[in-house]
Amino acid sequence: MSRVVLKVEDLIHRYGSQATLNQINLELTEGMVGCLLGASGCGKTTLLRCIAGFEPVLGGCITLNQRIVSSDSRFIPPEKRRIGVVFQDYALFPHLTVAENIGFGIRHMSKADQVEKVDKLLASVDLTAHAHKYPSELSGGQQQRVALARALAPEPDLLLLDEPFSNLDSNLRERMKHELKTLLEHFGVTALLVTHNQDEAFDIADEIGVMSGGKILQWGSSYDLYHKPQSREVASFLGMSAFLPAKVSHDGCVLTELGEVVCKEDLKTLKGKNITVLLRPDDIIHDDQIAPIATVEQVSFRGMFLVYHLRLPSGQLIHCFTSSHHEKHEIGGKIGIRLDMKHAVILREDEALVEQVDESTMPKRHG
Ligand SMILES: Nc1ncnc2c1ncn2[C@@H]1O[C@H](COP(=O)(O)OP(=O)(O)OP(=O)(O)O)[C@@H](O)[C@H]1O
Repeated sequence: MSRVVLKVEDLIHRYGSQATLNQINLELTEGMVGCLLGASGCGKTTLLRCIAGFEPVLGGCITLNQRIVSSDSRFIPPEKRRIGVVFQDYALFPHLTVAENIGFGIRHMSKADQVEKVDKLLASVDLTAHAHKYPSELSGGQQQRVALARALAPEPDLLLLDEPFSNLDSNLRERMKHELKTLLEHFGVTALLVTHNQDEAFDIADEIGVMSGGKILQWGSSYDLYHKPQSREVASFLGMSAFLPAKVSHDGCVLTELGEVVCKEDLKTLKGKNITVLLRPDDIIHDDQIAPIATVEQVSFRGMFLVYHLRLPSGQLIHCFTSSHHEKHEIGGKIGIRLDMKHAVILREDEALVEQVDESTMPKRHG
């Protein structure tokens, strides 16, 4: 079993009377890249700062490599936690060269060891040719790589990265996402990063914690968060979603305003109950052979595909992907759609996730 590097248990933090973090629990195993994902103000940076030791906590426990660094009776200062931090603005020392910035945290080592280590790191982040430049002479992406190399130089047990791409333009951001992932893998470092951008989290992290209002709503892989969200809040935060009211019929089928679809055995326990079907745009298939039922409210061109924003007769808004080569339907017109329940998610009346519908189920009848 993988070794646990970071364990956060029941962590509580307040700014004055405001509860910033409420009973936070998370765990990172060796080499894992975790991500805190959430809207602005949900507490991501505060949690990172508590782990780093920059923020006093009100309750709970933080353990790093089996050593308690923060609890009711213990507080290990940041410089003794063996944590590297890459700050949002990189916080490079402007008066030091690239090489001096990278070597800053290893000044206790012998001169020869320092030089060897800095040279290795410069090569790893592809900055050897820029070793004697100052931060102001570098691009945003290069500055980020200096900050990363500087944080990694003392070989920390854990690396924290706060919004690592927020200072980069969108083209560079795309490239740096992949570069950062490769570098984190190369160093095999356990890392926790913070972002409000879903694509960044999906691209880089092994596991993600979706945060809201100072809580982690759900922790899991990107696949599970997207396809098995445990609440509406998580589902809505991660990409386009529609919540279609439905009912389980007496023979265990799902009745929706788009028709009746066959589902797994297990749903029979919910006979006669109201449920909600969570539909992603790829669960709704546009089909010109079906009687037009959904009114086109908006069409978004996304290169390879179109997104139709559709209004059902009940007033429900849903979203549907179609190839951008398909004939474009006009706003205000009606189009035919059917449900593909292979991956749709069902929520019970109390909002709990029921299960994923079995892949073998097929639509039985369309409305
Ligand atoms: N120094 C502070 N004093 C008082 N309140 C603060 C302080 N820093 C943050 N807060 C508040 O604590 C809450 C959490 O802030 P935090 O910076 O952790 O959120 P975040 O999720 O990282 O947001 P962002 O993505 O905008 O950086 C917010 O309501 C914020 O206004």
